[in-house]
Amino acid sequence: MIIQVPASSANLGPGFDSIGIAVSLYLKLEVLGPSDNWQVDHQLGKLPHDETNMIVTTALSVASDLPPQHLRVVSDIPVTHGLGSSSSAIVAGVELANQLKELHLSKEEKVEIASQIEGHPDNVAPAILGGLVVGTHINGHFAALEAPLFPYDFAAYIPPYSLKTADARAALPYQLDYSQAVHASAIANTFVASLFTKNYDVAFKLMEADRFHEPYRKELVPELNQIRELGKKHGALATYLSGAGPTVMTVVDRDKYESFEQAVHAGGLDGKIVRLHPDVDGVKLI
Ligand SMILES: Nc1ncnc2c1ncn2[C@@H]1O[C@H](COP(=O)(O)OP(=O)(O)O)[C@@H](O)[C@H]1O
Ligand SMILES: N[C@@H](CCOP(=O)(O)O)C(=O)O
Repeated sequence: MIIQVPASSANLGPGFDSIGIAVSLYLKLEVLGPSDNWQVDHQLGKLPHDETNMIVTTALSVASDLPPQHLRVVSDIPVTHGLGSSSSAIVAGVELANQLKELHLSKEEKVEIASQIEGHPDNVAPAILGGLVVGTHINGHFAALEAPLFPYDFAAYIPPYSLKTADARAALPYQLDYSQAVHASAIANTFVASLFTKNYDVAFKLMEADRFHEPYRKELVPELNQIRELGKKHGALATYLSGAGPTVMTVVDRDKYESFEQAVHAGGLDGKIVRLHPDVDGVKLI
């Protein structure tokens, strides 16, 4: 059995902790069979190979009596780069328990469980449902709604350095001034309305108008402004910080992708740039 989970790009500008899209990088979790102890084979650097691996801890939090398994993980989602690697591990763990214990969890139940673990649904919900998702928690439970998918590609600029989500969250303020909060919320509300009504001229302006997190994180990722400026000169639609960064996402018309990528390369940035498209399936067995 192989479980496949897509990467996810959260926030899309003003949708802090509530909007995310599944994109075409994948974690594949193969179940090789029962084992004396939990064993996780992977080539993902320092991540644990035993029962402390996040995939296993998640699966055991869903079904504590799950017998140990020998697992193999292959993933092209870069870890601590703002493309939802931790959410891909959590979603893989939920699905592992679901399959091995035959829990028959609905998609909504998976979103609830994974969001409770992650704390916000903006990565786990699209990783489960596929596509573009808007969600939050209310009275301790999570709701996630699927928005229409826009017909564009992404140029993901992936810097050579990593940035832990916890560190990028530590850069955020504890409080926002009331009038600033009202304006930030109005931007986010109108952004969501523009996505659901497919008013992309408005959506792409608002995607670059976040007031909740990018202003506080831009010093951590100087490439955000550089690439945003390049995008304006080379016909890109909008640029935002993917999740907590440091990946910078640019939405591009499919026929303008090549020229935008060339412009980023010519800009002398030392990260890599990867063409991504939305994933519509979410977690699935392959
Ligand atoms: N494939 C994986 N298997 C197990 N744990 C993972 C995997 N990918 C990521 N993680 C966990 O998620 C952490 C990174 O999470 P985070 O800082 O939120 O970065 P990201 O933006 O990539 O989600 C890692 O340190 C590790 O604990
Ligand atoms: N809303 C979160 C999203 C974190 O996403 P990740 O891909 O960086 O883990 C945040 O912005 O902190």
